[in-house]
Amino acid sequence: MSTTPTASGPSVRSTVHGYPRIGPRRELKRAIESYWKGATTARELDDVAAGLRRDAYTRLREAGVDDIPSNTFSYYDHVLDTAVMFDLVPSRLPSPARAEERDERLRRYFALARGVQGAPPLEMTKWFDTNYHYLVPELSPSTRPRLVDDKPVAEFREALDAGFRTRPVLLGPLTFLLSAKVADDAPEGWEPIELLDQLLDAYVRLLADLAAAGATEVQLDEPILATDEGRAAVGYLERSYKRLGEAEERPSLLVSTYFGSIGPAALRVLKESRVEAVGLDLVTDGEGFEDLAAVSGLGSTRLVAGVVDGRNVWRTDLSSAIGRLGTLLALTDELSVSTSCSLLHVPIDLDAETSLAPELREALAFAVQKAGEVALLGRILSEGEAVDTGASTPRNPAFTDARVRARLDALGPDAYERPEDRGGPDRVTLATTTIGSFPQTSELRRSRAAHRRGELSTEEYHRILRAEIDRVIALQEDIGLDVLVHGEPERNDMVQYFAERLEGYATTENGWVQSYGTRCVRPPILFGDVSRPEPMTVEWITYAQSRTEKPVKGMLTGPVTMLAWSFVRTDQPLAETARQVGLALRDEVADLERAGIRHIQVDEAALRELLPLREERREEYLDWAVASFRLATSGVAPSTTIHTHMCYSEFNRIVGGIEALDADVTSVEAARSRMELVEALGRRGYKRGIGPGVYDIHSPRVPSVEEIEASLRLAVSHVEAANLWVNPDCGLKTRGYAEAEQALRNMVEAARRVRTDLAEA
Ligand SMILES: CN1c2c(nc(N)[nH]c2=O)NC[C@@H]1CNc1ccc(C(=O)N[C@@H](CCC(=O)N[C@@H](CCC(=O)N[C@@H](CCC(=O)O)C(=O)O)C(=O)O)C(=O)O)cc1
Ligand SMILES: N[C@@H](CCS)C(=O)O
Ligand SMILES: [Zn+2]
Repeated sequence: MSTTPTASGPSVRSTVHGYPRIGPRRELKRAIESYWKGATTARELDDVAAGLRRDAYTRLREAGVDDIPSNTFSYYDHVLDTAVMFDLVPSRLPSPARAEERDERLRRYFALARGVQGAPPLEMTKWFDTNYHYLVPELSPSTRPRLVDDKPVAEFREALDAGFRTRPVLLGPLTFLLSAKVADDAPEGWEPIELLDQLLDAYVRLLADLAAAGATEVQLDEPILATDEGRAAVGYLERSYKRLGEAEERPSLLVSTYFGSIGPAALRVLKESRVEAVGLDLVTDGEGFEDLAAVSGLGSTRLVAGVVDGRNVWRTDLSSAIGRLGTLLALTDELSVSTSCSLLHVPIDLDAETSLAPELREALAFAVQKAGEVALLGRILSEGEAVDTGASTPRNPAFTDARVRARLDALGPDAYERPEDRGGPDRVTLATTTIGSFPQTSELRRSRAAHRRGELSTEEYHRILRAEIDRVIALQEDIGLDVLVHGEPERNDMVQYFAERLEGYATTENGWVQSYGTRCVRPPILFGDVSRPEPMTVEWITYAQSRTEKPVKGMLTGPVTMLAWSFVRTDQPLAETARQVGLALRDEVADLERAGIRHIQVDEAALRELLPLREERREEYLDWAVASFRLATSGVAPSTTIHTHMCYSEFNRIVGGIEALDADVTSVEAARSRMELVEALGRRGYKRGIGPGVYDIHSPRVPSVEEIEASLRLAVSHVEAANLWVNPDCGLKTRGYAEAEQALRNMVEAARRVRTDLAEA
């Protein structure tokens, strides 16, 4: 079908909300890590960063995008940048803005993200329901917002000098304050939102500086409006944009919302405020159109319509997008075509992939291609450019597998149930274990890369992996841990490794996406029905078990996490796809059990992350999340111990979901949240095992025996010691051996002390 809108169409512009920072070959990661090692100077790092920014603007212009954003670059995280810019840093670490020298400023900036001896970094947590992590500002009445840094202005000027009049992007005041935490020195009941008026003063100053530098439009990101919390803060929203709208010297304002619809109340406030443009996510939950209809359109406020999915990798169905944009033209006088959110969450360029199957490749678009899509849509609508939308409509590759579907259809309710009373092996009080991965050394990563390039034979690579397993087993025996792991040396990533071995999944060579700081992942693409052609982990786990008399825990990644950290097909409900992954994992669990493995851990690290942002959708989510986990794990004998693991705190919202998983042992992050979940489970009379993480693996700091002992004593005050497991709060893959070993020795000693005291009591 060919669509040719009228040649004298309305003026429709194109834009994107943001662009990846890491560079097409992770240049930023390499430059920062080299700077951290002292191998390069601050000047050299700044030069790499400036080059990456310029390349990003150039790519967007070449793609045909009309309005190009700036200040979407960051050395670590944009929330941290915002806190630094407004001087909102905790007193335990010096403010970067107050340093004279560039090198010292950078050193202080990275210290906030990574900590220094004696001063822990800011806490890190998930950015809404994505796999990106931000650094959580710590606010109190003693933190006073003031504009002390000019990053957005400097980057605007830098772009202008290179020939790009960009639209600086700022994190909005509401999202910033509602994403912060209350610092320890704040009085009881105080909330960060109390800083709103002072913060708005600082924003007003920043807007004036940007206007003076020549910025004609500024974007303020308010994704918090897609959450219940943000929707409830509509009074603060009104106050914020009244104040910013009334600022005397300011560019035009675009308030951008994403990760879901914002509801008619917030939309009405924005429409009635003086902001010139509003960005809406018209992809994620489909309710954006209803919101627009409920407020009778935006009138003279420009609508920045997020119709190109900014966080998945499927090509946009242009024909349908044109239809939807046509409807929108009736609801607003001015329209821009955009992505649903920043392109931070997708890989940069599909052209960097050389081995994707052609029929899959045809259905994909990464950041560069998505920029091309918004530009094309803008031209079609405003200039009447003709396009063969038939050729650009993604064809569903239709990778269906009748066998998978038949197997799922044949399952009865007993496939999801384990007996209530299952005994299990003799339990050790305060049994010690780890979460799975041991340090991924650079030798290991180099060997894997050499093997991938064909420079190291499979035989030799496997010999290296077995040697690593020998080392990890011997170390754990020496430390005295009770349930051992093989250390996951064969895995590039806990999701990608499995995706490489499952039918229905494709993986990329260069499809890197930032996860936190310099750490990146290559989310695989789940495009078709999923099945497991052959065992994926049995060889490694049974090898490890053959090297010790102690039990070795088999290690798998659960269905929800496999989905959360992949780009997933959209032609069927997530629930159905999760069941397929659950069934494939069930086969692996059965093979591990058959091979004599008595402890099997199915990680659901992302169970909390995929929790819908709005309460009304959570029950349905937890139903399918729990069902897919239970499908994976319920086929085992009563005596086999099923473990699961979840990282990151704030589990109180899903405590019911944790119970429903019905795992024998659940390990969770708890070190930073002072055992709150353990307390909650204790109150509910939770009967299964719980392993609250007793120290934070995200920091290189080695916890003392006394510190861990104190956490354990707190935990035993809430739940029965026989149900308590002792473990770190996540895998050790990002740590070095020296610190990992010492921390585990301290952990085992702390458990021994508490166990002895309990036995004597
Ligand atoms: C638990 N976490 C995870 C999340 N998401 C995932 N998909 N996986 C996770 O584990 N989300 C929440 C958290 C986030 N945490 C992390 C932690 C650590 C990383 C990380 O370390 N990423 C690595 C890349 C990992 C990887 O894919 N490694 C590959 C390729 C390694 C590589 O770069 N090789 C080089 C050559 C090697 C050399 O010469 O040294 C190359 O190919 O050029 C592998 O090991 O084979 C990172 O470096 O960023 C991410 C998220
Ligand atoms: N088993 C994985 C879980 C990380 S969330 C690991 O230990 O790295
Ligand atoms: Zn974890």
